[in-house]
Amino acid sequence: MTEPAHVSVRDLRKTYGAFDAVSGVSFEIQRGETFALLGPNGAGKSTTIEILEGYRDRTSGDVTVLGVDPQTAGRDWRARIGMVLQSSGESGNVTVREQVSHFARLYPHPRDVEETIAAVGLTEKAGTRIKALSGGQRRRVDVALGVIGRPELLFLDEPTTGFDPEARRGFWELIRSLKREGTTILLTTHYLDEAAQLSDRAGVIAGGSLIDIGRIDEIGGQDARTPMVRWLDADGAHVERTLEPAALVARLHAALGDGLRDLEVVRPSLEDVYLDLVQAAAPVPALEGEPA
Ligand SMILES: Nc1ncnc2c1ncn2[C@@H]1O[C@H](COP(=O)(O)OP(=O)(O)OP(=O)(O)O)[C@@H](O)[C@H]1O
Repeated sequence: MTEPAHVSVRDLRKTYGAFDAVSGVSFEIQRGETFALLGPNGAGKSTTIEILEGYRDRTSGDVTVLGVDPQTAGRDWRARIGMVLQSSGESGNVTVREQVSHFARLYPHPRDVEETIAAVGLTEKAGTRIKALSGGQRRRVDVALGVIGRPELLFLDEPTTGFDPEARRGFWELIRSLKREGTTILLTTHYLDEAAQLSDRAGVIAGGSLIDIGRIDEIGGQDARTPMVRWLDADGAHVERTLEPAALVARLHAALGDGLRDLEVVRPSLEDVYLDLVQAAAPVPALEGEPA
């Protein structure tokens, strides 16, 4: 028998008055998988995550998280889940260590407090009051609080907003170690490199609808991922998409010799593919005065 999905979302809808914030989204996340929910501002990502976390009621559709409907789930269920909400920005008079220790006591099998503080790079600030931390440091406290309970399933809503590049790399390491332990992770992020680094699969949501879903290296389909060869010659600039860029480069060398300039082979990144998808779903109108 196949194991039931850790997260199952079927035809999820959420309306605010006449406005469809989420309009018929379906996806599953298997145990141990890291799934990224990607999409532009206002696409419906946080609404979806908050419904899965049990913080928001849905208008219709079926949702189970760790086999339970979040709308009716109790404390035991909550203890199996970790969350880094989009806008918590922990503040307060207590120190980092006090706050992390306090949260640790709420869970049956918490992680080690000092190790967790170290994993988010806050050892030197462990004795500092949270209100005296910078924005990015407070965000790291959010991450520590999200993982301290050793969750089976971790929701990360734009977890690295405000992180400096070094902290982001540290966070990636932390997530990789959680993955190795078998944690299931649902991540939203506007950093496409982060999604590509950490996720097994992704769903792209725009205007409340899922416009693509698949393995991170398959999102957008093969055409969108076909490498581009760009070069300059006496006739000007050229670009050609090909699945065999090395063969094209060899032909160009043979045909043009020294006349071949500024040759580059570009493999579309997840960000390139994502931007094409989102643009195709809702084209951005040209600014006034711009050519159409
Ligand atoms: N309480 C609410 N009442 C009315 N509309 C809401 C409410 N909460 C969210 N919305 C609308 O629902 C849509 C989806 O919002 P949501 O926060 O889920 O987007 P998001 O994809 O998380 O965006 P971002 O990347 O900016 O965080 C937005 O248009 C938002 O304005």
